[in-house]
Amino acid sequence: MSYENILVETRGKVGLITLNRPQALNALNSAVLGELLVATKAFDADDSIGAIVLTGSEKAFAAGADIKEMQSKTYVDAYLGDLLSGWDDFARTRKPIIAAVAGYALGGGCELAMMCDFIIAGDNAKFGQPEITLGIMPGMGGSQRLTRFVGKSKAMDMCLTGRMMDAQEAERSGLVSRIVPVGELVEEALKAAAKIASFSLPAILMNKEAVNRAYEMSLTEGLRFERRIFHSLFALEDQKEGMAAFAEKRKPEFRNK
Ligand SMILES: CC(C)=CC(=O)SCCNC(=O)CCNC(=O)[C@H](O)C(C)(C)COP(=O)(O)OP(=O)(O)OC[C@H]1O[C@@H](n2cnc3c(N)ncnc32)[C@H](O)[C@@H]1OP(=O)(O)O
Repeated sequence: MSYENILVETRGKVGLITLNRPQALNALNSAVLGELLVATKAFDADDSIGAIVLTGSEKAFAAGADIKEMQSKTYVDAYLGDLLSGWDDFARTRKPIIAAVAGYALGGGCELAMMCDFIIAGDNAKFGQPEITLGIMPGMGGSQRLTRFVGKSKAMDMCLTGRMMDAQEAERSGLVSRIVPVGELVEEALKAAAKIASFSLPAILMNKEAVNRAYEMSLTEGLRFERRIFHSLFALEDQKEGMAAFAEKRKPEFRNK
């Protein structure tokens, strides 16, 4: 597969995807979505990959869904084509994805970052849901995910006024896990992804699944789900290896079994 709107590389056990539509500040059109789905599915299917980093440019992670592509659509086009629903497939990627966000992450760009498992922000990052300024509203999950990340008051503020949050406010609010100097962003995200990828792949995926269930289930159901998949980890050779390595004071050698 040759890509026109993204760059796809591997760094050891980490897949690196860079949004690459600089002329439109990485605006997310259907071609970008199609390529992202091919790349993430390929990394999901590749046993040698344990985690993925998604990034953009220093100026823009992504300035939103492509306004020029959406501009002339009618209600019938949007409804029958189920506009933007393809992004749900991206959010179903099984391996952990870290969003390394520098510059603008607006509208669909902010929503794409929130579909990832966590966000590391460059110190120049700016997050926003400015759809209101275009006479629309978030459509890739912003009203739901942003509210879960930062709470109702800030989510309302951002969706209703369209104002941007800088990296410091985003970290204080729980939207991003950490801030790093923008020049070190991709290396820091790759380091975090390499750390994740050094662990047992089944344990990585089960951790991801369990944390995501916290958004969808009651506490009682979530605790039961966690306990059951926790029990299942004792069927793995990697659990035996991880605990034996601790007891023997050596590094574990996980075999993803
Ligand atoms: C998911 C859903 C439901 C909706 C959305 O996401 S709607 C989009 C939400 N995003 C926005 O409203 C942001 C739009 N962009 C801007 O406000 C500005 O571009 C900026 C503040 C991010 C940066 O301003 P700057 O002056 O530095 O750069 P521009 O000259 O404005 O942009 C450069 C180049 O990129 C094109 N561009 C930027 N954003 C988009 C976009 N979302 N869709 C399509 N194209 C975009 C911009 O038109 C310009 O290209 P041209 O010079 O060829 O016009």
